[in-house]
Amino acid sequence: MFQAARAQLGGAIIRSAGRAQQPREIRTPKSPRSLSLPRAPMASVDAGEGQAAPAPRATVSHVIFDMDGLLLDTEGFYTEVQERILARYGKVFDWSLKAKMMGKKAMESARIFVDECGLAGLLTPEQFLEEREGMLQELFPSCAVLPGVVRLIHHLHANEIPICVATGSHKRHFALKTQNHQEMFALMHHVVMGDDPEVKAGKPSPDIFLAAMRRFEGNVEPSKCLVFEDAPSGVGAAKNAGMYAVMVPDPRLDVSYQKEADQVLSSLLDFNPTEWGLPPFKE
Ligand SMILES: O=P(O)(O)OC[C@H](O)CO
Ligand SMILES: [Mg+2]
Repeated sequence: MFQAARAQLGGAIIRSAGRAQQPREIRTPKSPRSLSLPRAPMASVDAGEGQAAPAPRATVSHVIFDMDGLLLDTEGFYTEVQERILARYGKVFDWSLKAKMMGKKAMESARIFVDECGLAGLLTPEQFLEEREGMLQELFPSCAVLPGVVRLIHHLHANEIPICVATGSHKRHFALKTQNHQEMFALMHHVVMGDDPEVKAGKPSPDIFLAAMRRFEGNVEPSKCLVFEDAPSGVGAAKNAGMYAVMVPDPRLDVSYQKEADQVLSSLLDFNPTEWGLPPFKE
């Protein structure tokens, strides 16, 4: 099963290749398309007891999580189902197509599937969505939480860092995916989904992350928001919103898709909150 294959591959491929672990230069977030904002704060050196600590990459105050493929191991389900559908047309689903589809709203990714696979005239985007629906509905409730997620969410919540979810997934799928993880999602200040009226266009449009930011209490600026994403379109959306993006990509995704991310990790287990001016883990 695809999910098992991902678990086996884990972060080991990226680690052994040493590509995702290379230090990256931090970039000041771009100004969001719809807002004019001050530049992100410069990194500062925190000297305590005469000892200089490494300067954080940036100091953020709010955290936004993607869901599919970042918090929950659901991307394998989409891949498995799409592989099955495409096999009927004698074609193979590959990771360059996956990279284009992941993170998007359902209809947007359905259109990409039909166009990129040359299925126009054979399958409409609507038929594709209908066909995959039954299979996905059966698979979603069994999804697992990805490594490092529970520790990070509990840590941020315990330290009163406002956290939320911004997922391209729509309400019905969100309910199926989260039905066995309600305790964890209850720690989120709010959740913004792909079928929210404020989300006019899916990722890489900044709509969803700007809507997520506006729903926090107070006047939060994009440069104070850290986004966790697995998808190239999601990282693009975060950068288009003027936010910082930590990418946790599937190891099968080509490294060229990591270019826009401010930091790339093999797993959330490798995340160090102090690099982003957030409270350190206790253990
Ligand atoms: O990765 P998410 O949470 O934005 O979800 C997007 C789609 O539902 C799956 O790619
Ligand atoms: Mg995702």
